[in-house]
Amino acid sequence: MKLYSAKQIYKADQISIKKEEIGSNELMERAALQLFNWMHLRMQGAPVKIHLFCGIGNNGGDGIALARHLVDHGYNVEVYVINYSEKRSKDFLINLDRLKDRKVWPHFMNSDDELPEIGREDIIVDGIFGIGLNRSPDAWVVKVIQHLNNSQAFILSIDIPSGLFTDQGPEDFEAIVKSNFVLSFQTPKLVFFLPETGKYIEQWEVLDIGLDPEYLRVTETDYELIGKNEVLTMYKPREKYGHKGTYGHSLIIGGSYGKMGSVCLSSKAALYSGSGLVTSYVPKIGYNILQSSLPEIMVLTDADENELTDINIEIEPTVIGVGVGIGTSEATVKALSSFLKTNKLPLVLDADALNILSLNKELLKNLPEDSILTPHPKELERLIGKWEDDFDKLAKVKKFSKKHKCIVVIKGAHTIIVQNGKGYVNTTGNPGMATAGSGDVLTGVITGLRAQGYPALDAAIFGVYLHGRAGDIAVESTGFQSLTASHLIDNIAGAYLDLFKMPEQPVVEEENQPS
Ligand SMILES: NC(=O)C1=CN([C@@H]2O[C@H](COP(=O)(O)OP(=O)(O)OC[C@H]3O[C@@H](n4cnc5c(N)ncnc54)[C@H](OP(=O)(O)O)[C@@H]3O)[C@@H](O)[C@H]2O)[C@@H](O)CC1
Ligand SMILES: [K+]
Repeated sequence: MKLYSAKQIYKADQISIKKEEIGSNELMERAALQLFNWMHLRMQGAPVKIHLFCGIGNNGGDGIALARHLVDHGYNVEVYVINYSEKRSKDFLINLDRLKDRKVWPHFMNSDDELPEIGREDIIVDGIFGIGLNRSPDAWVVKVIQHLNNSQAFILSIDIPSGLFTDQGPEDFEAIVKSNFVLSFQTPKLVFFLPETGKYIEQWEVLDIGLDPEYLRVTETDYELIGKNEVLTMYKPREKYGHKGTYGHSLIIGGSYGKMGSVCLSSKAALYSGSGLVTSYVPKIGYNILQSSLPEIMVLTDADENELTDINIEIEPTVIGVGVGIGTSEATVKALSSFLKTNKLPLVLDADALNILSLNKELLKNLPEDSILTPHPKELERLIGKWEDDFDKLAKVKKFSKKHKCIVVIKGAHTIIVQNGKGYVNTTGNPGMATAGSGDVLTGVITGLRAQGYPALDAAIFGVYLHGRAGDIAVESTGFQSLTASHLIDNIAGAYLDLFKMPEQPVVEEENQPS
């Protein structure tokens, strides 16, 4: 699913109005009706108090129009206009008049007005600012926002939580509504998925207000949201006459004394994700460990007992996953450096391989094109330097990816895969996956996919999706706290099977069945 910028949404709005020959207030009416239907379906006329806080632009206009529909259906509403500017939008004013026709008189709130009482069982509709926010709100508006956040009432935000910018990081974190639910028009916004701002959104849903499909289809976006539909188009079915050679040979290079588990996890994950063959290259200490725990995997050893000192491979794998558990000793840095200088095979780099690259940036020029780097936040910071906020981080990663012609997997609650100027935002996964070895499994999955012939970008996107989905399936039986990296591997199979599961059909009541 494409994630459109505010500028693109405004453009879609203009094109739709022109093409359909409708007034902008008709689009607002569509938006308001969708909001109303969503609420009405769930509330079924319940007499709960609904407080609608509306700004003076079109986000406020949506709120005012929604209030009219709620009033027409007998809901218990109270409307407040947060009077933060004299510049009221045309469609806001049209809807204000329509509301007044119903004899509903909003409270116009200015800077020194008392804040209304809100019960914790009440519902708040947040229509103060939408995608038109372009500067930090005034102090008194921040106070109103804080009042809503402190009320403990359920907050439903229209389009975007008020106070969040659509395409830049926040300036004032106190000035953002903490939404329980966001009903976002046409597209979710990128900020819903970034670590600094995503926490202001508990749940979201998109309401389709029928913006011009042609414009939406042809418009390229800087970010895409990755769900099942997106990865299904990447999936490579197995061929009837395929053999293990058809599905590639993954080589996992890693490990040091006390860290052999990481290689076991990566190697096993490569195998479970479908790699035809898997070989692990480890210090001698790892030989018995791998051979006895993973009978399907072949093992090659370094000359040294405890750490990698000379990466000398005499096989021809399809892809190499390197870095898990290797440490950063002088001998290993040397071994990795000389390996990178001669290697031409596709690479997936993780953990200390990334730290070694950060300390020896000149090695970056040796990476084959489309190498996949999978840093966690600290490793990323070592690679690209500190960032000011999430948008600055994304800009820096894009620059890095472009410069070094590589793919960067920014691991996090919503992992983002960046290639060149574009980001792919993953939707699977859960907090239970913040556990030891989770990253080693991801390295293995991506390596295994690459081995099977998935193009680098697809391997990274699909791998991150499968890894997260395996976690989502696992957590149903483990709970967050007890989820381990091994559970992730055990559920890679489930994640694959889930790709082809049909959504459950609604149960047909017996009396509705034809006799
Ligand atoms: N195509 C769609 O998807 C549709 C979208 N619709 C809805 O429209 C919403 C966008 O509406 P909008 O453009 O009127 O902007 P909105 O967010 O209401 O802000 C109002 C104005 O406030 C101002 N302002 C900004 N920051 C400020 C600040 N800190 N303190 C004080 N003032 C500030 C700024 O004006 P300025 O003062 O800069 O001239 C801004 O224009 C969108 O989120 C959705 O709900 C639907 O109706 C149907 C179709
Ligand atoms: K809002």
